[in-house]
Amino acid sequence: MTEIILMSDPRVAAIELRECGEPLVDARTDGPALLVDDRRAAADPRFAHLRTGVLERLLDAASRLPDGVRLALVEGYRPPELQRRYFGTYRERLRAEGRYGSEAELHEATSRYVAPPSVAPHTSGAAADLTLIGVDGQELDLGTAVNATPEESDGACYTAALSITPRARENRRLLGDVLRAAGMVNYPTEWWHWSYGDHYWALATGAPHALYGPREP
Ligand SMILES: C[C@@H](N)C(=O)N[C@H](C)C(=O)O
Ligand SMILES: [Zn+2]
Repeated sequence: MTEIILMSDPRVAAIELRECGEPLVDARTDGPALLVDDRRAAADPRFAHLRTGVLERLLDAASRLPDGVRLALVEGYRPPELQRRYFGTYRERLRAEGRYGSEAELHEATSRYVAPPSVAPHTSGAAADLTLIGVDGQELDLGTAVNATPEESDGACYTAALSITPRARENRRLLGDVLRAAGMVNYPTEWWHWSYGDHYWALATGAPHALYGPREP
């Protein structure tokens, strides 16, 4: 099994950032429409914003899907303040459950599900949480709900989890094939989380630096 590098790994933070200045665009209105699922709309009105290079890659990935299957964006841009809140809330939930001993262990465990704010790809418009939609307009079976935690899914949210059905594994394989072909990188603890141009992407691909840094709303 290949090593899973967590977002809290010092190698992620050590990646140099050279902000390229590409704008954030709204996937609902800019360029050819990408299917957008609005379940995260209440969390922040800019949830469908992405860097142009990320939107282009998602449209490329969507074009590679077989007829009748569509790619849907669940969440793109997330303001830094919201990321800090998500990280702190989830860390305190784990702390209250008493699962982890030291602060370092708690920080690492938190980063399985929420990125530390200093390297968080959603805050730069580099990450997209995605799912697949079938001909009937319903989500395909991908093994867990989008945003299922490692604790509540007993690890089934990990992209390579073997505890899910063969059909769900096949759907994850399809999602991964089209996104990787378009140049996106997965966070292996979350089958739905893909990115391009961020610290994690640069480490995973060997790119010399990250392209996109955090954006304030
Ligand atoms: C909170 C979860 N949906 C998520 O976005 N996790 C990734 C790792 C992140 O915070 O970037
Ligand atoms: Zn994500």
